[in-house]
Amino acid sequence: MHYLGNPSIISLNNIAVSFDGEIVLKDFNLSIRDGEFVTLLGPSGCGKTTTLRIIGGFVKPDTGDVFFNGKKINDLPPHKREVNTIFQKYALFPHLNVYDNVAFGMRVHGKSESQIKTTVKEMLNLVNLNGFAHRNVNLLSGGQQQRVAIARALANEPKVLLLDEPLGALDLKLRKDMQVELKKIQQQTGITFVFVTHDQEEALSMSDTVVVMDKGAIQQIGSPRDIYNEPKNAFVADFIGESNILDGVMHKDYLVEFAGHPFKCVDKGFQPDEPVDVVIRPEDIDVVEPDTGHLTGVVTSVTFKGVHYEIIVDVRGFKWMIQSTDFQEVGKKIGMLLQPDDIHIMHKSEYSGMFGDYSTFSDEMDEDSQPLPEEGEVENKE
Ligand SMILES: Nc1ncnc2c1ncn2[C@@H]1O[C@H](COP(=O)(O)OP(=O)(O)OP(=O)(O)O)[C@@H](O)[C@H]1O
Repeated sequence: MHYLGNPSIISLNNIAVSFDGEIVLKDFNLSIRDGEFVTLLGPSGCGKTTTLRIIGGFVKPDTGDVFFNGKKINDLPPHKREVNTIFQKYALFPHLNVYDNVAFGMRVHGKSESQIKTTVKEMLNLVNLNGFAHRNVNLLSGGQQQRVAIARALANEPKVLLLDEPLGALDLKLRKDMQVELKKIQQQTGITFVFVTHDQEEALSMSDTVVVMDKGAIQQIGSPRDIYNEPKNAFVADFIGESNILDGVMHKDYLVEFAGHPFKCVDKGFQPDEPVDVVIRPEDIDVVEPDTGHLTGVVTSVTFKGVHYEIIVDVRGFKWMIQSTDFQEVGKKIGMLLQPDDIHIMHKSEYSGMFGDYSTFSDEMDEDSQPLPEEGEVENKE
């Protein structure tokens, strides 16, 4: 966490942008530290590229300010910003070889040929393309072309690198390799990376900080771990990883009711009997013998996913998803056990109830529902 004590290099303060009367960004506040790897993550059209273009100086916000190292740069043209962009399409110069592509920016800036030679060598080394200097870029693979684009951008010594879905055109295996390499390059150079993707796995595996966006607004900013473990609302919970999202009622601190049962949880600070969204990750549910856990249901489907099975369990009409390394037969009755710290409680938001049929169990409690216990009575089984 090298960047944590560093000052902010970019701040976007109260940014709003509309195109043709349509709001694209609103109430947008983001502070990025020098040396941080920040990822803007969200569905198509949520405003990620527009945010990059504001930082790069290609879009002028309707309201709000952009700061670079504490200085307001609203009116600074793109070429005067110490920022470089890498796009999904590498945009290399097809008539130039690898060396001349990487050297291009330095030549424009009037660097000496000996200086250029040293830097090109250094950059090709950094992106693992030693020995490729004199190759024609058209003869390189997609992954190699993207490495050249990265080397070319870094050769200009930007303070900040903006990466707009740079791995989007690569196949899955190459994409995974490049994720590791890009992260390594960022750590070696210490350059601030602002990375755009709609792939949540990519965001979680590469970033120091993830900014989850939807409909032009930031839904949550946090470390990958925080975003995954403590999603702020149902949108984030649904967008990041798989989730079971249920309606619940937070009766008091550390006591929530959902699926017709009271559960101990680790959350507090809600209003008494506040309606909440309850999020439970599929991998956090323990499978136990029927009628020995908190809930019992029937397995309706099992899908092999490589490292685990994805198991759908019907509990009185609600389809739970469980991820487990143990196979279960379709039609079998199984029990489910939930630990207090695997139950994540969040305030209701505009996203509540939008993802699937997560109807309240409390409304349809049946004979095996437990009554709400007295103080100290709730015990999530260990
Ligand atoms: N120059 C423009 N003129 C008009 N509308 C625009 C312009 N640029 C972006 N938009 C609109 O703004 C919205 C946000 O676009 P943006 O490219 O920032 O989203 P995104 O999150 O990067 O999406 P994607 O992942 O598909 O690239 C979209 O509805 C897009 O059509």
